[in-house]
Amino acid sequence: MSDNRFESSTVLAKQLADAVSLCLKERVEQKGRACLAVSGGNTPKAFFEELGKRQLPWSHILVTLVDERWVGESDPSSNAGLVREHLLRGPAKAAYFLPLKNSALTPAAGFMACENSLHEQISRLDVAVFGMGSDGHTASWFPHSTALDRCLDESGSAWSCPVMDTELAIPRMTLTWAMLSRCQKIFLHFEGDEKNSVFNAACDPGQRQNIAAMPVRTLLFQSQVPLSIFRTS
Ligand SMILES: O=C1O[C@H](COP(=O)(O)O)[C@@H](O)[C@H](O)[C@H]1O
Repeated sequence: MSDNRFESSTVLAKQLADAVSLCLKERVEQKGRACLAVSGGNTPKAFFEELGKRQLPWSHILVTLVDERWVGESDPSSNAGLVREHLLRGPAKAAYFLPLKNSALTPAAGFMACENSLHEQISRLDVAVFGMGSDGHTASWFPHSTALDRCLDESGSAWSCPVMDTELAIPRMTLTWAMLSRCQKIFLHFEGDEKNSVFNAACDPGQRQNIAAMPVRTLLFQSQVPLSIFRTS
């Protein structure tokens, strides 16, 4: 795991955009196309704006989401809406975007359609950028969620999982570790003192088995996929 710390959000966003651009460019050169999965929330906006400006072979790049709230794209909490507004502009407008939400009423009802579109359009992800919540969640893998076993079952065949815990204000769809563990490269991106403390707690080797308390440990204590942390200092 490489740990990269930057003095400001602006520098962090630029450096992460450089690192992700390099991976995407290499993958397009090697295999003719690349697949990128990105997270939502507040943190990635500046990174999206940086990445979207880069001159990459966008028409050969598929962009999808690590997770999504089950709301329409015009809802302010929609990750698809966020990506369209902040990433898929300028040169990046030429990318192909695959949202996770479909027209079904709930994530459970939309699961098969979501699963089919992922399997039809992606053979393997190349790059995934994760965020982290201050409760130690990443993607929509929440502490003690009833969906956690399915989300983290590495040998499962499902690439997506509905997350409908009653505590959640809005039900969600998330990619699973079965899909994300086959990625070429993963980044974990977060900012601020509070999240630095959460990260330190998550890294405690004595707690490495306690994934249910902080699901972000799935990324930190694995060896299948190279992981780079990008954060403020
Ligand atoms: O719920 C979510 O939160 C995390 C972190 O979001 P932030 O606003 O604290 O940056 C994000 O990674 C995830 O995709 C999103 O659905």
